[in-house]
Amino acid sequence: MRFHTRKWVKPEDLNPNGTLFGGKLLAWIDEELALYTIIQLENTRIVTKHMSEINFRSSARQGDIIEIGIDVVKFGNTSLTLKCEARNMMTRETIISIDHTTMVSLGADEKPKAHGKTEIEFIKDRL
Ligand SMILES: CCCCCCCCCCCCCCCC(=O)SCCNC(=O)CCNC(=O)[C@H](O)C(C)(C)COP(=O)(O)OP(=O)(O)OC[C@H]1O[C@@H](n2cnc3c(N)ncnc32)[C@H](O)[C@@H]1OP(=O)(O)O
Repeated sequence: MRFHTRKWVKPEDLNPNGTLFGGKLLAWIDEELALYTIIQLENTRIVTKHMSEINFRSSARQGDIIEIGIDVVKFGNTSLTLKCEARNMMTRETIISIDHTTMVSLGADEKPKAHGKTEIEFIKDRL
């Protein structure tokens, strides 16, 4: 799994227990998955369709640095299914894992649109 993004846990990201608010982490992950999909499918009209079980395995505290990793599970016709994990960068302890998130590529009519992609592409190979 390639870990693309780092986030720093700040006071505004905490819940009343003083640990990272789960909704904040999910928002970071959703944005990362959407950006990854936008780049892979070369389409800015992307929505999150479905997330599988979300497993909060450990928590994070103020000052921790979180890394978010993404892997492709499957290229569909209009969709891209991704696996992701967030972990503590220093300890490598997994904080959350989501086995399947399905992102859907839309056309101008807001309906699913075939993306024509079948494998991961690297930007350097497109240039
Ligand atoms: C270069 C940089 C530029 C940057 C510049 C812009 C930057 C910007 C960044 C931020 C980016 C924000 C983006 C955030 C992401 C949201 O916050 S999105 C908001 C939350 N999500 C939504 O509102 C989606 C609401 N749902 C819908 O509109 C409709 O359900 C949809 C998505 C259009 C799909 O409609 P549908 O009738 O279910 O369509 P259908 O053809 O049956 O299925 C479409 C695909 O989904 C799959 N699917 C359907 N149901 C399921 C299911 N339950 N489970 C799994 N897969 C399913 C189907 O298998 C199909 O896949 P393929 O076989 O074609 O591959």
